[in-house]
Amino acid sequence: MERGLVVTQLDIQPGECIKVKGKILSDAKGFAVNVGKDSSTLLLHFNPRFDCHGDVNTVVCNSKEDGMWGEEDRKADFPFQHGDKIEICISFNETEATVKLPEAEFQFPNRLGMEKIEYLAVEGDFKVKAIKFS
Ligand SMILES: C=CCO[C@@H]1O[C@H](CO)[C@@H](O[C@@H]2O[C@H](CO)[C@H](O)[C@H](OCc3cn(-c4n[nH]c(N)n4)nn3)[C@H]2O)[C@H](O)[C@H]1NC(C)=O
Repeated sequence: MERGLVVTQLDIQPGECIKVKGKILSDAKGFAVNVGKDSSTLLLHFNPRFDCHGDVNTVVCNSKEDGMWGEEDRKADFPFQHGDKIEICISFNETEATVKLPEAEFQFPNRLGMEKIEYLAVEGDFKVKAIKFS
C-alpha cells in the first residue's frame, strides 16, 4: 500500500472529529486510515480491504504498539464500493474510537488508552480530497 497523506503534530482531543474526504479508486484493492501517536503507535488502523492480504470485502481494524500489530478485529459490515466518494469521520474517547460513515458506524477499543491523536495517515487506493478537524 503506497504512502499517501501524512499529518503530524496534531492535537486532537477526545470528542473532536477528524474528517477525511476522498474517493476510493475504481480498481482499489484496499486502503487504510491510521490515527494515533505516530506510525508505530496507532490507536486505530482502519483498513477496508476489497481484495488484499487474503481478505475480500472486509473491514479490518487493529492497533499498533511500539511497531507491533495487535489482534485484528474484522467487521461484519462492508459499506464501500469501488469509485465511491466518501467522508470518514473518526473520533475517540477513553474507551473507544468511532468511525462514522454516511450509512455505517464502527467502534474499536482504545486499547492503548490514548488521550490525544497526534498523527493521521491515509494509505493505499484512496485519493484524499480534503481533511477537516472539528
Ligand atoms: C494468516 C496468517 C497471517 O495473517 C495475516 O498476517 C498479515 C501480516 O501481518 C496481516 O496483514 C497485515 O494486517 C495489518 C493489520 O493487522 C495491516 O493491515 C498490514 O498492512 C499495513 C500496511 C501495509 N502497508 C504498506 N505500505 N507499503 C506496502 N507495500 N505495504 N502500509 N500499511 C497487513 O499487512 C493479515 O491481515 C493477516 N490475516 C489474517 C486472516 O489474520
